[in-house]
Amino acid sequence: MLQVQNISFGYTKKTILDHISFSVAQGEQLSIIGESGSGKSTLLKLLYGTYDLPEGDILWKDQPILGPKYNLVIGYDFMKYVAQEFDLMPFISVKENIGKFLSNFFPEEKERRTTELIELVDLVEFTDVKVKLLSGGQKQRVALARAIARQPEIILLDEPFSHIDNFQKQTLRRNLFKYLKEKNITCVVATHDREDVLPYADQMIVLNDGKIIAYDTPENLYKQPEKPLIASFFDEFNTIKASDLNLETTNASVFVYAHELQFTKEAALEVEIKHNYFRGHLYLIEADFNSESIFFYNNSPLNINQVVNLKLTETAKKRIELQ
Ligand SMILES: Nc1ncnc2c1ncn2[C@@H]1O[C@H](COP(=O)(O)OP(=O)(O)OP(=O)(O)O)[C@@H](O)[C@H]1O
Repeated sequence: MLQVQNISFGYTKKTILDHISFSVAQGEQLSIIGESGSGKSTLLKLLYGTYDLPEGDILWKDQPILGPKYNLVIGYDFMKYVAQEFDLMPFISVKENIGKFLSNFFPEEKERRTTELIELVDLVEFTDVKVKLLSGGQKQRVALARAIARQPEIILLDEPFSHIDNFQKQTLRRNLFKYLKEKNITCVVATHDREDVLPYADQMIVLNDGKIIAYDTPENLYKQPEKPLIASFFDEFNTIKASDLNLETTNASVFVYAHELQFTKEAALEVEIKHNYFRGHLYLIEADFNSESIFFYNNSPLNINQVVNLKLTETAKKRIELQ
């Protein structure tokens, strides 16, 4: 288990991380989300032992993770870290980069393992290409494959698919996360992408102003986002007064995802259509409600300035009244 106990850190006098604690069990995946600059990468670097900790402890199975003051070489054999800048060897091939840290004593095993990893990240046609000739997304794939080559006990991933196009991202993400689960590799992922989190993370933490403002399963946080920052990570959302929705809740206002509003003929939220945004399978509609924007989805565009009534779906009502 990874245990992070009350750690604080700043590059200068300014605190970047302020008394952070969490734990990740063996084989579990934890996602770290938060606005740009909230300290996600810094936290991953601390987990890796890149810096000395002025306060708090990080332990992997009772072994303290220590910084450069205590370690000549940063990092540990049981842990791999894929940073936003991947540190590859440009003048050797994809295959050589991935196999670099695999033992030469077992050439057949090395060959089998390298081939398996190249297939996992879908780079078969680039096997013998020098890394300097690859695109950013292809380099990111090599970095991911290299990180899991020697099967670490724990892997730290910083925006692991940021350079990979949508077309290939879904498959790679599924393959990689499935692989980590099968091999019981603990994984900590810093990300801006909800698709990395919702289907795969066992737990997630939300960083804001150096502190953890939420720590729970993605499902619980999705259903009960207590802050706009959390709701906005998951989807387009609205903040609406509970009284405007006739809701039985003690909260003065509630977060309603755009897909949770539907048309009604009854007197309800009366809104005036302002914009239609094509979103593929649906249109996101921006309307005006009491001089504020409100967002909902519809399967066709609506006439500008048309007035319609909206209400909550029954599922949304239940979700919100449980809060
Ligand atoms: N080496 C450094 N020296 C000084 N300040 C730094 C250093 N690295 C990061 N910072 C500062 O620390 C804060 C947190 O940065 P960090 O990169 O951890 O954020 P992040 O949440 O990962 O951001 P992003 O989502 O944009 O990658 C920022 O204010 C950043 O400017």
